[in-house]
Amino acid sequence: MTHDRTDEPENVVLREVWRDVLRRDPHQAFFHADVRAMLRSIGPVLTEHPEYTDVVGRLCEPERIIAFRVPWTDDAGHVRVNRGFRVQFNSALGPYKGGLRFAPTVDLDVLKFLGFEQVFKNALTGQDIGGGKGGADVDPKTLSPAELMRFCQSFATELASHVGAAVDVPAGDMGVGSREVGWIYGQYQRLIGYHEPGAFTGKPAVLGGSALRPEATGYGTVYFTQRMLAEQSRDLDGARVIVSGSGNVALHAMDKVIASGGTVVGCSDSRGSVAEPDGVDVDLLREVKGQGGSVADYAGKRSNAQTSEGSAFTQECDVALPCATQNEIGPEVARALVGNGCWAVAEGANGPVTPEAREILREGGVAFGPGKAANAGGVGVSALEMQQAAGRERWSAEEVDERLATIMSEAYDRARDAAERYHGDPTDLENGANAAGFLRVAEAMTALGVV
Ligand SMILES: NC(=O)C1=CN([C@@H]2O[C@H](COP(=O)(O)OP(=O)(O)OC[C@H]3O[C@@H](n4cnc5c(N)ncnc54)[C@H](O)[C@@H]3O)[C@@H](O)[C@H]2O)C=CC1
Ligand SMILES: O=C(O)CCC(=O)C(=O)O
Repeated sequence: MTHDRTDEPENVVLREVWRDVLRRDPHQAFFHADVRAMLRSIGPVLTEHPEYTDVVGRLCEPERIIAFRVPWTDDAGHVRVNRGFRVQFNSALGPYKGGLRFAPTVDLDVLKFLGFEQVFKNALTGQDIGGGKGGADVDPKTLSPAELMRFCQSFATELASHVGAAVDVPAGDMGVGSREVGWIYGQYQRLIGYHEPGAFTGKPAVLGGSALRPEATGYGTVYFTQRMLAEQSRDLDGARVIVSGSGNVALHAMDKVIASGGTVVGCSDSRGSVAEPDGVDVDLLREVKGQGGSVADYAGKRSNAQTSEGSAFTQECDVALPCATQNEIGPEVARALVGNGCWAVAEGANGPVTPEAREILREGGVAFGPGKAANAGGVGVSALEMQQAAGRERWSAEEVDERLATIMSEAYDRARDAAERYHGDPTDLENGANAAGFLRVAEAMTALGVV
């Protein structure tokens, strides 16, 4: 994406920050788009709080970027090498916190974008956690379980000296589930020589993983969506919902949609999408995906499911929950959603709706839940896992679910209140989430002095 001069912030300081960001890393389009959206949202906040102006430049520069070689041996005995990263973006509110992504598309641009999102998302949860993100440019789907364990161990060997319960607490993200977190944690524990369960979250339950952490992002996205729909005097009961992706976030969002009376009429994976107006059988989809199959393999077992290579979001729906990856909804798909009468879009994934598409949804009157608020349930429950580790406690699924619902409701309130206060429109949750997240981080950074 290129940016012309008309795209520059009016505020002189913000304009200088923006130019610095473009100059320092001219090729980081994902990061640029996210910074630009944040700078657009915080102009009115700085009018009320000029004392926070000087934190903006520091906020856009990660505190630390760690890049490292990940050597490992494949099953045929060949030595392979990947690149690993941890972007420790901001620790003003607490230890860096954020997931690890294993995907071929991982690079510094993607991780800086995700780390920047994480800083404000984590602030919106109301918990005392900073923001970071990491990962490696590996496609875990092409590795055998034995290869993936060796990969995780090699990755953890380098990561180990940079993380810890009070320093940086990674979790899973795309391509990294509780199994991989367990392997990374296992190698970490071996290296440090003692138990420190608070150093990673999203661990398997037997290692101290919180109840409901796997479900939390998907469930939380649905709780957030319910608040958005309530503003329109609507709810999920009877609603037709498309959920893209069929991984951790998507499958749990589907479960919660169905439990709320909605019908999941479409899903997808990286290989294609499925339309099924009678309703996706999520248990069957989970089983097929668990065996390494695709959504097309799932559709082959159903009588009324149509497959396509295009987007899942071009058929009729009331609610769209993009839960796969960044940039899955561009202008064309956004126009299809508006044209099909969609009421609301909430981002279960990070950055699935492009800036141009967000504008089209806004003009089309479609309610929009930005990822940094709508998918904050995962990291919210990760912070609960940190609390459980620190107190050597185990909370029940019911207790965690109640706290998750509160976290999502409070994140919604923070975004809505800031939207109303700084942008004069309580439904402008994108600007509201950015403004509310910024305020909390800026207050902490100011209190810490220039560090
Ligand atoms: N796991 C978590 O707790 C959290 C995840 N997220 C975000 O949610 C999204 C999904 O993450 P997970 O479910 O954990 O990952 P996952 O690896 O479990 O699943 C990702 C799914 O997306 C599909 N996919 C990938 N590229 C696609 C494309 N271009 N079109 C359609 N489908 C595609 C994959 O086939 C897979 O089904 C990511 O953006 C992640 O950053 C956000 C907050 C927390
Ligand atoms: O649970 C966490 O620490 C991080 C979750 C995550 O990666 C995200 O919110 O995007």
